[in-house]
Amino acid sequence: MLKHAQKFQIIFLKYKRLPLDSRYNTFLNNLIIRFKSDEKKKKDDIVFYKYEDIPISNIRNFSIIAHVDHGKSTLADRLLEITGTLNLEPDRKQVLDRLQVERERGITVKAVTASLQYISKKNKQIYLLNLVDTPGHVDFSNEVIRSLTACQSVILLVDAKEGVQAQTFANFYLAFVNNLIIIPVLNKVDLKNANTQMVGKQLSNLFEIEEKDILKISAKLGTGIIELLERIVSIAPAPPSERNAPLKALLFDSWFEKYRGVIILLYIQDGEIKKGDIICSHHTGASYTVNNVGIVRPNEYETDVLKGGQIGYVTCNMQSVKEARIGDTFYHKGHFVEPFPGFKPLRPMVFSGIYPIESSQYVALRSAIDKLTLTDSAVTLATETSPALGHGWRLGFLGLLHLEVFNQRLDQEYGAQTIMTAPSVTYKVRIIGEKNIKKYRTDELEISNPVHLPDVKIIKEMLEPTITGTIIAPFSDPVCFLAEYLSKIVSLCAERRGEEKSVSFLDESRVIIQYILPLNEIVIDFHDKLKNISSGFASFDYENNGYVISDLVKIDLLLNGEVVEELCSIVHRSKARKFGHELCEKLTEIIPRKQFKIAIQAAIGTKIIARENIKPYRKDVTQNLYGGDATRRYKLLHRQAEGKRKMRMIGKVEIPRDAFIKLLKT
Ligand SMILES: Nc1nc2c(ncn2[C@@H]2O[C@H](COP(=O)(O)OP(=O)(O)OP(=O)(O)O)[C@@H](O)[C@H]2O)c(=O)[nH]1
Repeated sequence: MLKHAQKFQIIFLKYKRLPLDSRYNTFLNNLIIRFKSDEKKKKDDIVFYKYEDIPISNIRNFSIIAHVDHGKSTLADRLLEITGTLNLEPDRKQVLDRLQVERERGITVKAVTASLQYISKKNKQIYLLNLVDTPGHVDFSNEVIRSLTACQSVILLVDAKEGVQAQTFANFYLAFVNNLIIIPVLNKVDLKNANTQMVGKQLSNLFEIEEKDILKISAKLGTGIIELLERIVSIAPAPPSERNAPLKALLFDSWFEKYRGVIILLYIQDGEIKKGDIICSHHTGASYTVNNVGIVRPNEYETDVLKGGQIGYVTCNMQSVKEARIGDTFYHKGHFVEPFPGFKPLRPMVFSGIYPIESSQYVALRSAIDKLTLTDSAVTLATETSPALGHGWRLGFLGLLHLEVFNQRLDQEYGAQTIMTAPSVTYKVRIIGEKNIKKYRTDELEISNPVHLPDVKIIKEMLEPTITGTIIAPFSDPVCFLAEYLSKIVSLCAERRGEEKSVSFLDESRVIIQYILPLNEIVIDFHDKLKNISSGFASFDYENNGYVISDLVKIDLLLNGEVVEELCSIVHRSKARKFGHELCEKLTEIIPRKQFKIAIQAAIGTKIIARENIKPYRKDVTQNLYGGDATRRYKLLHRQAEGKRKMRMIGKVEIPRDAFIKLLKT
């Protein structure tokens, strides 16, 4: 008995860092592990109850949604820690943010799920809480959408100091239209300047949430977490599942592991799935044999079966993550079920060419890109060749951050150094003429590389993607704000061809501005400029607003009359001249001088809209003449001019590789 008592004391001391109530819960859980469970134990990963024994009525599938940095990952870690799911190593922060870039940048790119067991303090029943950690950045809102489909409730997490931000807004409406139960929570209440009253008011004004329903927690210190768990258990609904019905499962995430292949994450709506089952994809019709099933906590834990209401992983003979379509419905072979509605395939929004810095690195870069695209199914890939940069690829991304993260992962995880061309978006081009429509097999082309734009003569009209941008800007001095700050934001949006939708006050220190903007105007530096204007305080979020007809033109860049394909762009006609001049000017600084004159021209079709010259080197051919006849002098100069003219005709201007890199970086 004494031995046991000592053991408990040690366990209890281990959780000393946690507040008393959570220490109690973790302690209680550990007691159950030791005396009730007949499950096998893993080294640092302990199971209390058999997952499949927990009834549907005691399952809660929920997600945490919030603006970037409001503390989702910290809260998720705390939930894991307090429920005793995973004993965190002291120096390992944020278990759920797995990628190195995520840890460095403090953002979540890939959502990770974890199943927790919690014994309610009120009714002493065991609950299975399936937590889906979601990313906060706009680029990854697809991950939010897909994870919400598997949930019945969400924790709307808001920083008690920063208050409601653009992403909070977007996320709230996502949860709202999906009919999910919303549990409002203010985080970071431990901060000195946390203003729980004001932020509480914001929530009630904006989302009609009653202030008394708002929980106040500190994810960092672990305070209020037990109350939050109790709230989830008491108000979040159990999944509407039928375990006796045929299998109906939703695929909402997938990843690739070197030795195990593709691992898919399923929400089992009805029925059950186990090793040896043959399952079929609704989307492709392909069938697969299940090798393993299990729970993610967040490390994988193999179980015998996944039952209705649960979320878990499945490995099968799937070859590539491209086969694992997010939103696909799976069923048992021969037992067809109606698929889950309303899922759209991921669509890349931003494209960029990627090339190796040295052409000798091509093979290594190809293998790195292949491996990375295996783990990131949202990236689209096509090969591309450029006369200046050699062989490379054109990649499609969900947004600019996605592009940056991909590039950073190439560098960090595979040591691959790359050149990236300026990002562009996908335009739609409507063409005329039956012959042309037959040739292209469609009357509406999708163009993501300006080089592929068809002849202007056959273009009926062009369309560009637009977004609805929401900016939330805080201010302390209303007079200064209205005079300077607001006008700067408005003129930034106007300069980017924005169309004002609304400007209104959220409260006495915050304004919400909504604009419809063309996507290509925000892909390059809109976010940075906005942060500059607002000293980093304004937040920005966007959602797609569809394609609109636009007066777009293709600008060709010519060097001594020859088009440089890498530098062609599609821009709005109103900006074409300025764009052309700036590009030509930039090139004069970058292209080295030659023996002959170099003409840099920007053109729309055959019309030149901007021109710069690079002067040639001058050699004094008359230096050896001492006086004498003037005609000799003229003859020499004439011969030199003739030689240069010929050189210009036959001499090709090449943009050196490093000059290209310089240009792309400016
Ligand atoms: N003081 C205090 N800081 C907190 C609290 N919760 C989180 N933080 C800090 O806030 C920062 C952001 O926390 P994260 O958990 O990474 O935020 P996130 O919402 O997951 O961010 P994304 O992954 O980018 O969406 C980190 O520096 C945390 O340490 C809290 O309760 N109190």
